[in-house]
Amino acid sequence: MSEAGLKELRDKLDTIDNRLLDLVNERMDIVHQVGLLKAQSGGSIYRPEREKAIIDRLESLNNGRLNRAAIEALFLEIFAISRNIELPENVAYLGPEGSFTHQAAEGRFGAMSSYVSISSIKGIFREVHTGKAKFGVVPIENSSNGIVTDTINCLKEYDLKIVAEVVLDIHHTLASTCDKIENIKRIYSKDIAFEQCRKFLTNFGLNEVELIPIESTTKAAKLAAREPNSAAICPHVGAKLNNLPILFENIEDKDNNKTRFFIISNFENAQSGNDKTSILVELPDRQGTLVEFLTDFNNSDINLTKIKSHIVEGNSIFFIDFDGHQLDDNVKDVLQRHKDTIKILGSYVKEIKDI
Ligand SMILES: C=C(O[C@@H]1C=C(C(=O)O)C=C[C@H]1O)C(=O)O
Repeated sequence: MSEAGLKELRDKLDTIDNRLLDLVNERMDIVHQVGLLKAQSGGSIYRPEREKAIIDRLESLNNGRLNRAAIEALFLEIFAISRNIELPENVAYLGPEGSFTHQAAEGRFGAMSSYVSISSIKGIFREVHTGKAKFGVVPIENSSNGIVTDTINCLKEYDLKIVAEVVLDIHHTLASTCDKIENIKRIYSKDIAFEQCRKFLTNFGLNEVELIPIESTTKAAKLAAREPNSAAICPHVGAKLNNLPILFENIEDKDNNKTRFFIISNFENAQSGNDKTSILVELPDRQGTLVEFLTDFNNSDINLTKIKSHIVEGNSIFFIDFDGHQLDDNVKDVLQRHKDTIKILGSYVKEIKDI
C-alpha cells in the first residue's frame, strides 16, 4: 500500500474518532443527568438489566463487522465509565492485585472505578456491609474445585444481595526467571492451582520439585521473581505485574477451567427477562423434606440449574440456583410458601457462559 493511501485512511479514522469522542461526551452529559435524577430518587446506579437490554438491542440492530463479544466489550467499558460519572464506585475484590477476582472485577467495572484489594472474603462482605465499598467481587465456584465455602458462609451471615455474576475462563502460566526447566527447584502457587495443573507438572517432571502452597498466585509470582531457581504458577497478569518471564501458557489440565464470581451489593435488581435467582435453603431434619421442596419448584415450572449441599455448624444447607426472577409470579408464589426455610440471595442477569 502507498504511503498516501495509508495517510488517507488514517485521516478518515481520525475524523471518525473525533466524532466518536463528541458522541461519547454527549452520552456522558445525559448520563450525568440520569445520575442527578437517581440522586434525588435514591435509585441505584448500577442497573444490569438495563445494560443487558442495551446490548441486546445493539446486537439486533448490528449489521457491521462487530460481533456480540465485541459490542459487549466496547459497551461494558462505556457503561462502567458512565456509572462513574453518575457516582464514583468503590469496588472491593479478593486480592491481591492481579488475582483472578481482580480480573473479574475489572471486566465488569472498567478502568475508571476505584478498586480496593481485600485479603479475605469476609473482609469484602464487611466492606460492602459498612458502605465503604459499593460493590464486592467474590469467587463462588470453580469448575474443578467446586463451591467456595467462605462465600457461602458470608452469604448466609450478611444481608447483602447478589447483583450480578461473572464467569471467567481460568488460565494458568508457569513463570520463572530460570531459562531451563531443570533449574527450577521450587514452585510457589495456591494449593488449588497446583491441583488444576497436576498433569502438566507430572509431564515436565516438576511434581518432584518442592511445591510450596501460599495464599495467592500473585504473591507466588512476586516470590518467584525474587528467588533464583524458583517458579510460580500464576495468572498471566500476575507474571506481567512482577516482570516474571512466562515459560508456558495455559498449563491447566482441563481446557474449560472456569471460575464463577458474584458481585454483591445492597440493592435489588429489577427484572431483565433473562434472570437467575440464588437462594440458601435450610430444611428441617425430617425425612422427605428435600424431595417435597424440589417437587414444589418443579410443579411451579421452575428450572433448577444448580443444587449444592453444604454443612454449616453441623446443619446441612443447600445452595440453589434457578432460572427466573424473584418477582416473576410463579417464583414469587413458591418463595412465599417456603419463606421460613429460604434465604433469597438475589436475582440477577444470567451470564451466557456457564460453569
Ligand atoms: C445511565 C444509567 O445508569 C447505568 C449506566 C447505564 C448506561 O451507561 O447506559 C445503564 C444502566 C446503569 O447501569 C441508567 O440507569 O440508565
